[in-house]
Amino acid sequence: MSEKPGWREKLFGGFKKTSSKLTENLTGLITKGKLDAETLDDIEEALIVSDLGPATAAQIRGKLASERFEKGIDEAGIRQIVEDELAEILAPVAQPLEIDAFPRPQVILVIGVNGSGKTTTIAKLAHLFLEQDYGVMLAAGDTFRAAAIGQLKIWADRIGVPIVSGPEGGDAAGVVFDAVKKATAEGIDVLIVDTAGRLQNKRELMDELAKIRRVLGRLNPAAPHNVVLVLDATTGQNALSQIEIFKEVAGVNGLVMTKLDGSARGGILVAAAKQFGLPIHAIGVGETIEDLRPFDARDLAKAIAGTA
Ligand SMILES: Nc1nc2c(ncn2[C@@H]2O[C@H](COP(=O)(O)OP(=O)(O)OP(=O)(O)O)[C@@H](O)[C@H]2O)c(=O)[nH]1
Repeated sequence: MSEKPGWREKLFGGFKKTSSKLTENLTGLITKGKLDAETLDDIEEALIVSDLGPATAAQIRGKLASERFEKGIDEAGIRQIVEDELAEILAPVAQPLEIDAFPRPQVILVIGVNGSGKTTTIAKLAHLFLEQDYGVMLAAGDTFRAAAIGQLKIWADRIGVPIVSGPEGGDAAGVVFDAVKKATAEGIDVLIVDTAGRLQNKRELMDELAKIRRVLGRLNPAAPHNVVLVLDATTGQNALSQIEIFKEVAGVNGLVMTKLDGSARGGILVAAAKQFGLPIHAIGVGETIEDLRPFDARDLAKAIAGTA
């Protein structure tokens, strides 16, 4: 992913609400001149209500206690420790979505509930791969809603990539089968497959995904090479339960978190990293095709801790 001018400003601007929420929650806690147990309790609570999750909050509390207990500390000192701990938690999961050159096509299944930003993220990923000179094709595997097929076609047109689709209510696995065959024949490098995100009917969804996997496996035993779950950061804690469910039903092995621009809930990214340890490939910070950004652990830690 290339570094574009203004990108850092965009990231830090996007996380402003998250970091000011943390500021709001921390402000006024350091009143005693030194760090005692009560203040540590208050800080831990402030971190939890900032969506960082209880495990991260406990880790940061532990660090503060071991380094600063009964010693003087100010808010800047706390923030620095928060930044360092967040960077440590986020570093192992910051893994860009990289694909192998062979065998062609590499298949990426994209999963996520309606409205999570799945379609936009598929377009953004396609754009990213195009920029790296890969041949890209899309498959409209969410056959459940005509709108989903239509939306993906519009994006495919806009960015100039081929798309394979079928009729509304058609067989998703059939669309995927056709797409893989076409992509193979045309020497396409990356096939990005949209899928239905119907969590309301878990059984049906599981069956459909299992069928897609069977079809893919028949054509290419290593496919799908990636199963990426798209999560809307603004849903907060709900994003965590979605990871749990989709890990089980879809074998998700990587995440993209969208709508981090202007959301006060960026902390959820840390909670997800800590709880699941799944690679976080990229983050969405806006509605345009350029607004998918690499996940840089230190930058994000700074953006959340408000230390930039
Ligand atoms: N601000 C912001 N908006 C985003 C981002 N990603 C997607 N969106 C917007 O979120 C809305 C839903 O995005 P879609 O990509 O259509 O989401 P979807 O999950 O495919 O949803 P359905 O089409 O309902 O299945 C759209 O208005 C997008 O422009 C992001 O990173 N930031």
